[in-house]
Amino acid sequence: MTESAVCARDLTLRYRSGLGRAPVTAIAGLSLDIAPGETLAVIGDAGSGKSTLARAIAGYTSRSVDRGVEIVGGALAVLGVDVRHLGRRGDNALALRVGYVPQDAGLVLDPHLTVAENVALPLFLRDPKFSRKAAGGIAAEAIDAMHLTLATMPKFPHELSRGQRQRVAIARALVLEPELLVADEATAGIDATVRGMILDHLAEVQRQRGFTAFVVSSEIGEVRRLAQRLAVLHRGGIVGLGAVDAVLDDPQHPYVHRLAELARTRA
Ligand SMILES: Nc1ncnc2c1ncn2[C@@H]1O[C@H](COP(=O)(O)OP(=O)(O)OP(=O)(O)O)[C@@H](O)[C@H]1O
Repeated sequence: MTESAVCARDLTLRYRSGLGRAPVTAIAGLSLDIAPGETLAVIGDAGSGKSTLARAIAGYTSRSVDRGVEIVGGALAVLGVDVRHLGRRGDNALALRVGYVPQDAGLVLDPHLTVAENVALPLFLRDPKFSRKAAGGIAAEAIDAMHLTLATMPKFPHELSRGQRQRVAIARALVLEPELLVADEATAGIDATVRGMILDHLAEVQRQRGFTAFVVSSEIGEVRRLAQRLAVLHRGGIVGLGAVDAVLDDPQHPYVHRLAELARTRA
């Protein structure tokens, strides 16, 4: 049997308590698998734990870049790496194999680097001796593929609109040809006229390279365009999982039922 690209078993994720704050359990006892090359979409209401799960799958747990989320129960393996026991070196090894586009691109873009430098940075993290000229060419191509003009390259992230920053983050996430793409509402804030083109590009690159993808989305149309399977999250647990239409055609939970109705009215 082929090993899953992502394997969560009875996974519980919690934000640590801070001063005067109680710990928050964001994901409780969740199990799922994503097969190599498969795209799984995740949909769910606000606060259901989508971003937390995305963050953990991208390796951003409290032992790595600290967003405060901790694995407190169960197991999570990503590309065969046990995320619970990631050490500093392991973090880097996984980071080079996983492209992560968070809901807020500011989390991955360095404000002190230009757009071109941000997009090229992973190339130098993997190989500090990487040719500057080749990196410039690769960054220019990646930026062009996101339908951004080359005049964007010398700008800094704060000089761009939110949607433009998201597109830079997508370009950056794809530049190392990742084995897994974790995209958390990656197209949020992107102009509707460009959004479709970005989705087409993502679907095309996925077809060509065959990477695995975990895509958080609030748009059922986007889900259908990108994913084979759908997981519906509600209050930190899965309330629907399977082929997109199978989940929506046979809702097993009131939240999935509401989602299916919404999808019908928008169809
Ligand atoms: N940094 C944090 N510290 C403490 N609690 C947090 C933190 N981030 C999220 N949470 C809590 O964890 C739960 C899940 O949040 P999460 O952001 O994963 O939900 P989501 O489904 O992505 O929501 P949205 O659709 O609004 O982005 C919520 O109860 C939220 O308040």
